Amino acid sequence: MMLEDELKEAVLLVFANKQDLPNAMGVSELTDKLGLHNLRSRTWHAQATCATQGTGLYEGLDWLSNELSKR
Ligand SMILES: Nc1nc2c(ncn2[C@@H]2O[C@H](COP(=O)(O)OP(=O)(O)OP(=O)(O)O)[C@@H](O)[C@H]2O)c(=O)[nH]1
Repeated sequence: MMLEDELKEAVLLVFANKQDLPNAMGVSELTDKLGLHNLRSRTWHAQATCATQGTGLYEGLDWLSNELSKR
């Protein structure tokens, strides 16, 4: 979907959530499974988070805010 021409200006933020749980998929595995490295002409970021503790949420949103402010 991100390769659609209509989304060429879009930025993608992926939260790899539930990192406090032992079986949670890590960022690198999630990145591989989603094929994010294949999105060469797109801007994306995968962020480890734990929503229940708030960990990583601001880091991800800061990245998004910075990217959007460049446009
Ligand atoms: N341990 C843990 N639980 C979480 C985390 N984030 C959400 N949850 C819990 O996961 C459950 C489902 O949360 P929802 O907000 O309903 O998310 P959902 O996308 O509808 O469902 P899931 O796909 O199961 O996450 C709730 O009990 C949340 O408290 C997290 O980072 N760690």
